[in-house]
Amino acid sequence: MRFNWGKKDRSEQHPPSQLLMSLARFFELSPNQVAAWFDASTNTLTLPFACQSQQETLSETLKQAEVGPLPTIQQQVMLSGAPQRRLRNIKNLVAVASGKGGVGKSASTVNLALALQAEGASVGILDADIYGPSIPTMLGNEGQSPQTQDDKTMQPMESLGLKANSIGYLVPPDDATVWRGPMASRALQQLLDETDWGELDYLLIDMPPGTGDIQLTLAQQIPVSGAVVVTTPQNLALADATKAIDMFRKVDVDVLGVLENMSYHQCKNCGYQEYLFDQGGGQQISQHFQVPLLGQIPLDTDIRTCADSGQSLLAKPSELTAAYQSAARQLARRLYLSSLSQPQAIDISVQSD
Ligand SMILES: Nc1ncnc2c1ncn2[C@@H]1O[C@H](COP(=O)(O)OP(=O)(O)OP(=O)(O)O)[C@@H](O)[C@H]1O
Repeated sequence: MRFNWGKKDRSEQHPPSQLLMSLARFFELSPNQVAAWFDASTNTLTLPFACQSQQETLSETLKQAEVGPLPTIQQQVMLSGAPQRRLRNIKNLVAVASGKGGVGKSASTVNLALALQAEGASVGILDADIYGPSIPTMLGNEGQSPQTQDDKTMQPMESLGLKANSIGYLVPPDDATVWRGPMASRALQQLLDETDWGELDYLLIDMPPGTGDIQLTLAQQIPVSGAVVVTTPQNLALADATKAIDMFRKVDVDVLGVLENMSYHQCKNCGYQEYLFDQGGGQQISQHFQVPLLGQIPLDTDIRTCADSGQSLLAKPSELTAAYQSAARQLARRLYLSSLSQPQAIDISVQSD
């Protein structure tokens, strides 16, 4: 089974309209947007973005809709970006950014990466937060260094099922903090290009906080397919998140969504929800810029303890796990939609070899 990224011979496929309608309704897309997922000759449905946890429900929905013989459902994440872009073995590069520091951008990057993985994708993290690399701590492999097999490329570090590279694995923390803009950008470029990432469905890039020159240069240099902006709900943070969205728009990077972090704290004893950093900011910004609100993540001890001790928050089911997985699925779907509107994505079709 392989994807064909060119124009499709429609005579090869005539998916039953009932199937297409149900599929489109399920993913809140149009029948045209899902038509190419179905291969009538093998009765196979290939989902082009990470959403594995939905397959059972989808199957049940199709059954109830009496679409005929149930198709085999599989997942193959689609490649996005310009047709000639470098790093084509990485299907999607996504920047995770914040207008200001300390909003939980790195913790969100790791948990979104783990959530995409839980949705059946192969995922890596590039820690571009050169002045405060926290990914090694969050993946529990601080103090280790990547190996090389050919003296040219680095093998990425592997932890919790994720591939990763970070300046934090390569130089002592104090060395990187004195780097100036161009040197930092060069180091990151090297980190991206000279890591042997292998095949990845998604590479999440933990950007340095802020919206200065280095962030702007990075957003332009790295062939990102889109960006996620992490914010806390209060006004002060929103002003910075606004700057981050403006920055990405200026360099034509699609903002795939806003993730509101530390939205509230829920008392473990009585269930009372307290909105420590105000309420509704994420919603406000998502409405203002017409970008999806991917989720509202509470302030929760489990998030901090997992992030600070290199354990996976997603290892066991919980409300938090569900919130991150829902955010990850929305992100993956948005990325797919965004790549459909790019020039190379004329059509996709599925053909059996
Ligand atoms: N929702 C949350 N609940 C509890 N703790 C959190 C949450 N989000 C992040 N944290 C914790 O807050 C601290 C700061 O988070 P993190 O390092 O992800 O922020 P950041 O925005 O990446 O910071 P910087 O801009 O300095 O890189 C970490 O100890 C992290 O574990």
